[in-house]
Amino acid sequence: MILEAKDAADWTYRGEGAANLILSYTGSSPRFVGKVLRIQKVKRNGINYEEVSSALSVHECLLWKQDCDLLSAPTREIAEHLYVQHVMGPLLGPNHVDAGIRIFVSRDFLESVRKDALSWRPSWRVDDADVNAQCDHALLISDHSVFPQALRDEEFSISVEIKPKCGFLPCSRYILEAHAIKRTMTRFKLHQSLKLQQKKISQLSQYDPLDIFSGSKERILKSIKDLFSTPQNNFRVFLNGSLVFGSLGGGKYRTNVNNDKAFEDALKFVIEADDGMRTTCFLQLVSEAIFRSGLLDQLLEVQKLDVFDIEGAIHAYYDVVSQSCEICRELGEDRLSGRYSSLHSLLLDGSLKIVREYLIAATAKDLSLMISFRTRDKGDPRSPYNVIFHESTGQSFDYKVSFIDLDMKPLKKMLYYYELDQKIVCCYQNMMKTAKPPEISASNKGKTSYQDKSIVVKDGSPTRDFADRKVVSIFYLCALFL
Ligand SMILES: O=P(O)(O)O[C@@H]1[C@@H](OP(=O)(O)O)[C@H](OP(=O)(O)O)[C@H](O)[C@H](OP(=O)(O)O)[C@H]1OP(=O)(O)O
Ligand SMILES: Nc1ncnc2c1ncn2[C@@H]1O[C@H](COP(=O)(O)OP(=O)(O)OP(=O)(O)O)[C@@H](O)[C@H]1O
Ligand SMILES: [Zn+2]
Repeated sequence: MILEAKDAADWTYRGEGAANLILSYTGSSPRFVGKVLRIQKVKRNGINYEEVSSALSVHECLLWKQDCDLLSAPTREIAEHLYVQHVMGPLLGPNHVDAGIRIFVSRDFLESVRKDALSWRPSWRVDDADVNAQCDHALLISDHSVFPQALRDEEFSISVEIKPKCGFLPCSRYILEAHAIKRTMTRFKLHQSLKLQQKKISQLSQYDPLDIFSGSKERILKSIKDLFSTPQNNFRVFLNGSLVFGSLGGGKYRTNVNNDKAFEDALKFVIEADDGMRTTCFLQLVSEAIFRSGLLDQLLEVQKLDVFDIEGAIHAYYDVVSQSCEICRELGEDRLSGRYSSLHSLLLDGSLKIVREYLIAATAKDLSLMISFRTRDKGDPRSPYNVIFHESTGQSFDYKVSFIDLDMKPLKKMLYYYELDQKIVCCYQNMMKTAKPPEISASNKGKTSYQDKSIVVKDGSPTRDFADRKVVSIFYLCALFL
């Protein structure tokens, strides 16, 4: 079985990330109904960390040797496919992970879908990468935004896609004092400054990953509301597989698809509430499902395999690839007696474990969840899914949760991770240096808060809340001027 040019008309653009383009099936072949096709892209600037069609590197083989199946894979793509099944599946729960199946695609098929997708793709994604027409296969995966078997003829399913990013603050002793901000502010929030400076986003996100991972009902609901206000590439909603909120392909700006009235109208098909109340009810439903499923607790455990932070793991990386440590050299540290000597004196297996777990955690920090809901009627048969009762509307819903985008991160990317980390902290700190704190009026001196009660001051120094706000206002100003 191979998909040919004549099949291309049945596949339409669904979305994309940095590395893959997703097509959904619009034809009638039972083999493909309810499926999406994930096809590889290739960077235009030539920086593709995975050398297409080559096998794992010697050092990657060392890294993944305990997952024997991966080593037997003749190509990198097959190893990556096995990684999803055999490494990420057991960690996140096989019921929530679908590695898909590999199918062959002809070059003409890829050329044809490439052309058709062009008008749908965000232009910055087009500039960044193109469909890899050299690749002879693609992944056929269940479309997680819909349910495989309909309960009724006219069935509506609504699904939400959330990219939660890293949900904990690192506490590795290898984090330099100069980077202490990493211990108090999430990577996501810090990264927002750099993204704004690089014009990758038009405003700062209100979302804080610590809320969604908190395990508290109230904070989870807050995080969903924040994602709804500033969705970026972290929040999308699909009605029967079609986007009704957020942007396809990770757009930079809130697009007109995010018309709140249009969204409220789209929800009519699933949420039985008065006009103006449906969005609120839907956001409650999503946060309730996240709270109940407990899946974010499991995800957090996997993310926390990153114990040493990139500032520690990078030293283990140099030992894995048997190169002298550039970082120790730059920092003027002696490899065997300096600050990082405990890492550099590990046996190879110890270094491999650190890097291996760092990369698994990197996958877990970048994946997305898709939560799909459909309404249940009283007469519907017993559900094979979890059922949730929504109190405000009195409706019952089937819901299912899947993880998507569980790609293996290439070993070579460790250097990039280190550089990006430095850049993020540096950008944030530069912004803070140029920001002027608001003046405290004489009458307020010595008191415990500024006039704005929400900005708390302890021991005369502004707390994190204040720092956040300062950066938010500076960036809003910058964004306005740019
Ligand atoms: O480094 P990050 O946190 O910016 O994550 C990258 C993502 O950026 P974002 O979530 O927008 O911040 C980035 O997403 P976008 O392209 O920004 O949508 C990719 O997911 C990238 O992974 P890969 O290169 O495709 O394997 C991601 O790279 P990894 O760090 O997961 O390797
Ligand atoms: N199995 C699926 N079912 C439904 N929609 C999907 C599925 N897989 C991907 N998508 C949609 O396609 C988009 C891009 O897919 P994916 O995240 O796999 O791309 P990627 O290039 O690997 O992403 P990243 O930028 O994180 O590397 C997703 O954001 C999602 O909207
Ligand atoms: Zn070192």
